[in-house]
Amino acid sequence: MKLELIKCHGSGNDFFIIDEMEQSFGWSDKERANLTISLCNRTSELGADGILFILASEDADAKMRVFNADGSEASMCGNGLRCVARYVCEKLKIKEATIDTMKVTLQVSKEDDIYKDIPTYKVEISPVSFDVATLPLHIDQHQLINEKIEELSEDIAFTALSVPNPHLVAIVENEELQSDIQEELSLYVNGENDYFPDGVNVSFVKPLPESGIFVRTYERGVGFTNACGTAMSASSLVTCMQSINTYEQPIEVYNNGGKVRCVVHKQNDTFTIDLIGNASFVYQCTIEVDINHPGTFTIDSSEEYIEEMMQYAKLQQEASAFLTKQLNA
Ligand SMILES: N[C@@H](CCC[C@H](N)C(=O)O)C(=O)O
Repeated sequence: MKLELIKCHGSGNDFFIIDEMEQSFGWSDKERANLTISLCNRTSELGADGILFILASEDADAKMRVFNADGSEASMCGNGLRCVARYVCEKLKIKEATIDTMKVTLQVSKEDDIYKDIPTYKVEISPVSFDVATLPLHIDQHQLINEKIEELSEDIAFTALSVPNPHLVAIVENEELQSDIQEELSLYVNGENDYFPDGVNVSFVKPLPESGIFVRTYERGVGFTNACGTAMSASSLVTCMQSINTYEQPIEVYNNGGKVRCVVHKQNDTFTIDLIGNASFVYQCTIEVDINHPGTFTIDSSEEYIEEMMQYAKLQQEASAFLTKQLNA
């Protein structure tokens, strides 16, 4: 079959969009998983962190399903949702939309450009829960908030939360960022282990001056990515809880693929986060693939979004220069 793909990214966290809004391909979950594993393979001609399947919805403007590069399905994806927001808003010629995700329907909207000529979208990250059962995390307590689990690390304190996909967040110093501890720990909690039966996204967060933070995430089902939107949102919330940042105020979140902005809202004991950042298109292409044997495919045609990429490169350069200076200060 012929399949049209759009390669897109949010902070360098890259995906393929497959539009099934008008034409349903009738794929099984196994077929979606195998297609994702094949197209996301970085040693193939394509390669990405995941696939965003956009489907029709009866209650919302569209529905997003997210598959990680290893074929597992995720309940949410913040960077991906911004890309879906752009695609749906441009397709329906609207400025705000509602998008169904696995667990909840979320609000998205077009925002002022975060950087000159960079298409920017705001997406709602919610619901937030600290109940360890929602990750799930198997420990003998209901919450883990800035606490140590000796078996994971004797020195680093973690906060576990779902937004609603699962996250383990630690505020660290340069020394820990530069060590192998995040990778070792992430491999452990995403393999056979007693704590996280479904795995977890693991973020190390370094506070920066002027309401800034740097977040590096090892993503469940992918590995280290340039950025993870839900992780940056979860991390922003954790920094507010620890009085490093302030509720209702913009937080500049630097990552290895650029930067986004988060605003954490707190109403009584309920939290929601606005994730604001780029939704960039890289290229569109048509491939020929057999859904029963997606391991091999051919690319029929492709067209790049050159101007958009050049503009994003400027944002990335500035963010990276700032980050290098701050992390070496
Ligand atoms: N990159 C995403 C999160 C994708 C899903 C995650 N790997 C999971 O399995 O929960 C983001 O931007 O939030």
